[in-house]
Amino acid sequence: MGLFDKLFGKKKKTDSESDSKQKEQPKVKVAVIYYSSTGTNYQLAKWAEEGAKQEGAEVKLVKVAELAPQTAIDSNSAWKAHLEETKDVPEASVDDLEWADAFIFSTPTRFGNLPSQMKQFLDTAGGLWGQGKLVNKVASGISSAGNPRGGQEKTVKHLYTTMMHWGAIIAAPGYTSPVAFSSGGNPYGTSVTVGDEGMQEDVQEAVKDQAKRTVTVTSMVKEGQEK
Ligand SMILES: Cc1cc2nc3c(=O)[nH]c(=O)nc-3n(C[C@H](O)[C@H](O)[C@H](O)COP(=O)(O)O)c2cc1C
Repeated sequence: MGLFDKLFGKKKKTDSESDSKQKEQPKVKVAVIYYSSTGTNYQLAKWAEEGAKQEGAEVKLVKVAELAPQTAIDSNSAWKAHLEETKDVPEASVDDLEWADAFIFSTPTRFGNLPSQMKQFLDTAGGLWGQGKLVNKVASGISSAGNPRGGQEKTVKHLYTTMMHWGAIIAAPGYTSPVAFSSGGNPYGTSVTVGDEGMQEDVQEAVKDQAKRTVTVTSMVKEGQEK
């Protein structure tokens, strides 16, 4: 028996169990919303998209608008190349927030905090917030940073502060899956350290697992609201 089973005495759902549960109700709609300068969070967001789809969700992958001056972008060839590579990814709008039942955010750390690009996007939600349209949406966060303890968890918690103001329901991974004990897994939201060689750990499974849990929690919330 593994550590997870000893602690919690329960098993993860099999794929067929997940599939049959999902078929009983309308698809959960997930907006995977990311910001990325050099590609890490784009990759994390794509894994989240994959995980949510595997759990039966309808998914939109969108990036928040770049706000940095062109001179800053031009001074970093990786940044410039990444923006060119992802120019066809649709930009996130408040309509995506209204459409989705759940949000999965993926964002780098900037001085232990959210990048201004992500914060600016969140700040466009004031109108929806005022109409109560963000209440009971489900939210989950993923992050990256350049150093192993460079503020990844803090960044996720900054994101969750905004979610609390929205009245959103935070689907943090907790220790709800054995994946939480593996690379990138943590109770707040999957995180990774990224260096010159790219990601320092393989966090793909942790991201997918978090995305699946987000869909599962959202199904429960939707089911509860229909009663
Ligand atoms: C202005 C700025 C601030 C940053 N602050 C931090 C930080 O506080 N801690 C850290 O470990 N890395 C920091 N980094 C590194 C980024 O978090 C890292 O490049 C990012 O996670 C890569 O994600 P991306 O490839 O999706 O852009 C900073 C980078 C920049 C440009």
